[in-house]
Amino acid sequence: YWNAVQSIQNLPGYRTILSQSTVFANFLPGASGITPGRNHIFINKHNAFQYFGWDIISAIAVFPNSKPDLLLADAAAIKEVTSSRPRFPKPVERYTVLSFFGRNIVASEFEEWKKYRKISAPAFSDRNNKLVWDEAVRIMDDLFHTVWAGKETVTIEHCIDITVPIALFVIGAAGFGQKLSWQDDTVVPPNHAMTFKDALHIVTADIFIKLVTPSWALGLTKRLRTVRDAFEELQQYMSEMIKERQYSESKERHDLFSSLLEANNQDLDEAKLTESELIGNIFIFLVAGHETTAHAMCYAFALLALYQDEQEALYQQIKSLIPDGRLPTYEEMPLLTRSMAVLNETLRMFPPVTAIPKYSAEDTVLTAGNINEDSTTIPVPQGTAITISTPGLHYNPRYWEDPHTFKPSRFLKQDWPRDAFLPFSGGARACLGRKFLETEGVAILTLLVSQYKIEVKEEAQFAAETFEARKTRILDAKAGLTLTPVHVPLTFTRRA
Ligand code: HEM
Repeated sequence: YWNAVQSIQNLPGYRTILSQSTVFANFLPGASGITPGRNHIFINKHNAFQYFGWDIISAIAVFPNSKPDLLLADAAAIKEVTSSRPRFPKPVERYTVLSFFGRNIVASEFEEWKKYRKISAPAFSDRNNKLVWDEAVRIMDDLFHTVWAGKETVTIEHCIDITVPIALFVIGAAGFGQKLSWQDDTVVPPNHAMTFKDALHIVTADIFIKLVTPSWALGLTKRLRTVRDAFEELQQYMSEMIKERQYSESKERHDLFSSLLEANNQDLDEAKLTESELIGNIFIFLVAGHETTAHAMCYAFALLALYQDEQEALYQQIKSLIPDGRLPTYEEMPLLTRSMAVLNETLRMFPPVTAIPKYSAEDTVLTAGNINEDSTTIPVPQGTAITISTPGLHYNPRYWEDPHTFKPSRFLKQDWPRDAFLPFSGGARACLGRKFLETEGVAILTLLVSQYKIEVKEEAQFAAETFEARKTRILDAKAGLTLTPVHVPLTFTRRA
């Protein structure tokens, strides 16, 4: 322990008995000297950095080992880490559980990762983005005209009850090339026990169960068997899609799956992906992109419900650009600057991925600053764990004025601090789905706000609550696979 403390020259930070890297610690609330506590990175945001005096702080524990972990909220240090991939690689051993469908881009590093990135990147093309837009618009319009048809007001008990299916339908169409709809489709194809939609839904909703349950235990209860069956079904569907697409080359498809297969077929060098790798990668797009998107959109709706003036400003821009109420086109997306600003401000305040792990592959140094504009150079021994704290960076007052306030207009300025905004990570390993999400998010927000006014559901027991109390209640977040909204009851009222 003392060696660990000395190895980083006693850089201030958490000194605890239990490391946050243990599963157990993630169930405990923070207790000084015991453990930083579950979700501490989001709960503390920049406060811990302020308290310990630097925008890089350390966490050293006694159990299970004393390896130092450096937490980063310094934009320059983070840029150095994300742009020097060989010096600061990803600790992929933490992601092996995500490889059950096959090796993939998220759970790999070095040459293997390069191979997957090369084949995957072209799938996230402009043509795919256009498909994302068209499908997101279709799904929202369909929601208004079928599920919400004839209703002036719709109340949803928890906002993710609509953002989860919306995100699922978009990835179903633009990711897998399978159009899904709000209607129940009950036709199960031959050789299958459930529809593609149900398999996709169960797999995304219950992935956590699959990750923590050993395979022998998956037969023990009905619920576990359903989860096991859904994973098997999805794998079989994906396998069939590969075969089907091999024989339908003439069709112009721009979903991610088709493009991945096409890139793989065209890649002339020997490093083609096997079927298992293809399925592993397309599945990881689903894991990386589904919950992150559903939760981000839920926070966006919640923030607009709380900040009515911001919602009105957004509505006015949409109305001025698309006055006749027709559906906006993909080509109009760059004009919808307020929708984009609301999305960015949501991702700044509620980054779905709160911790991005790296480690130091060599003995090196990092420089940390602080609010007084002092700086200190920290030794970083080989093997040191590094955690980029997106909330630490996004709430750092060195980069963001009034960081706790929802102010989308900060993203309307030309010179907003790009290096201090990292919801999608950065450098060579940055999120491949960023444009996918931006396109989908702008389409969803624009459609919804153009036709409905979003408000917090009025409830008698909260009639006397202050704005601050309401904000705390509605924006409450817990740790999950990604940052998770706890309970967001909303009302949607049709605009005249
Ligand atoms: C709000 C939405 C999203 C957020 C906040 C987000 C965030 C991130 C972050 C932080 C990483 C880096 C993870 C790490 O280094 O451990 C990442 C990687 C990735 N994301 Fe996203 N993502 C989002 C949506 C999507 C979508 C919609 C897709 C695909 C459809 C996607 C596909 C990927 C892929 C393939 C990677 C791995 C890139 C690599 O390792 O080379 N993401 N994302």
